[in-house]
Amino acid sequence: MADIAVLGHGVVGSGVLEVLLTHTQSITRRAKEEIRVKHILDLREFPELPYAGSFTKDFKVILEDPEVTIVVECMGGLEPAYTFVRKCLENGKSVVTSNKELVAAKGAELLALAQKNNLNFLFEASVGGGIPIIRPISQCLAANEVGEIAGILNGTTNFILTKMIREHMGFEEALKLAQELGYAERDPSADVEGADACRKICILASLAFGTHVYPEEVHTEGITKITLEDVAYADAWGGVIKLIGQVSMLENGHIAIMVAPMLISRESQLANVDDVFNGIVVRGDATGDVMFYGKGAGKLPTASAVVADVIDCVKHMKARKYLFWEEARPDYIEPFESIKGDFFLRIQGDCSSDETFAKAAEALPGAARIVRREEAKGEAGVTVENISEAGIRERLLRLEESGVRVLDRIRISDF
Ligand SMILES: NC(=O)C1=CN([C@@H]2O[C@H](COP(=O)(O)OP(=O)(O)OC[C@H]3O[C@@H](n4cnc5c(N)ncnc54)[C@H](OP(=O)(O)O)[C@@H]3O)[C@@H](O)[C@H]2O)C=CC1
Ligand SMILES: N[C@@H](CC=O)C(=O)O
Repeated sequence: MADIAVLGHGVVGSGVLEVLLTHTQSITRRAKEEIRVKHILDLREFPELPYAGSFTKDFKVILEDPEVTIVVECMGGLEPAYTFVRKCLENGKSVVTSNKELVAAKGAELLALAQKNNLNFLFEASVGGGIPIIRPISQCLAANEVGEIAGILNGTTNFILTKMIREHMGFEEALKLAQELGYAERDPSADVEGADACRKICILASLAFGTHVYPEEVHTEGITKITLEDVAYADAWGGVIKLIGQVSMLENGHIAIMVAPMLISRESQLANVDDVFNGIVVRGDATGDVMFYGKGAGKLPTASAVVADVIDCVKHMKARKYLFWEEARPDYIEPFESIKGDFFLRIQGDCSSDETFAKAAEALPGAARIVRREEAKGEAGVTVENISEAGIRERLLRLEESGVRVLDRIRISDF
């Protein structure tokens, strides 16, 4: 019998209990041992539940119970999750977590602590909800040099964008629905402003390239400024707008990493990833592109990944699973200003659309026009290729001096 404890009985924590209770036989067979949830920590009480007697409000009960060998952290946030997880690892208990904020902020430290104490610290659910991605990168693709990763990493924003585009639903209404469905973070600004996707691309970058990447160092934009006009231009260009987290290893040994809404060509595998689904493309030198797709948020998909980690922990009670990366190092992240890319611009002048475009073509050599039927007066959609962030900023200042306003600027993904 393996005794475990669950910290947090919210969307994910209650899903973990549901999966363990509804799949008991098959899980026991796979873990080669019965898994019993001995304690559940939560601030609330749940008298109506059949396992109501397992709840506690005192973390010490769990920490000081020698029978509990695995602790599942599903509370979210940095504190007290970090303190509790550290204490568990210091006291001989392996930890499974779905908390990407914790892994992105403290992953290197907690992995080192787990290694020192010959314990496991697993976090499959922290990226992509129910999609297997941590294990595939660290194990199945281990023979590759991974060069790039790009993905739709946030279910809430993908759900919102899909609802806005397909059903013309307003932003606030779509967000409310995502919250009701249990997709959004407790503070949903982490979803819509890109912080959640940033934490996830940091975890993938740390895992794939072996060095911790802190979210604060990563250029991050959310979807709050995306308008239906941008969506219409993306459609005329031949694609869709998605919130993308991407990282690539450069020849100088730095990584180029960012989170931003991007235009994705309809030809791309990522273009058809809609709703709460996530899609992640990993570019390996031996495999080429490998695509991972599935539900990126929600109770049962996420619980599925958490419980799989618990089973792995039970099976490797006396052996560590190999997951590790080094602490961050200076000058590892390429300055955002020098990262080159292609851009879509929506611009407007106090003149005809043709004249507006002519001014853009002068300020931005190589600019191409997106032809769209219902263009507003004086407005034009333009694409520009292979220019650095610093370069485009400078040229757009010049364009604005000629009386043309830049309404929107969105990157174009090459995935
Ligand atoms: N929801 C999803 O689809 C996914 C979530 N995740 C991650 O999983 C984690 C949990 O998410 P989710 O289940 O949605 O969050 P919820 O807010 O639904 O659940 C968190 C639970 O933990 C409890 N809790 C918080 N702090 C404490 C504390 N100090 N002591 C005891 N209990 C506490 C909360 O109680 P109370 O409500 O009373 O405050 C709540 O019941 C987060 O890190 C999230 O980012 C990862 C993948 C997908
Ligand atoms: N809020 C997150 C939950 C899963 O990680 C999301 O919407 O993707």
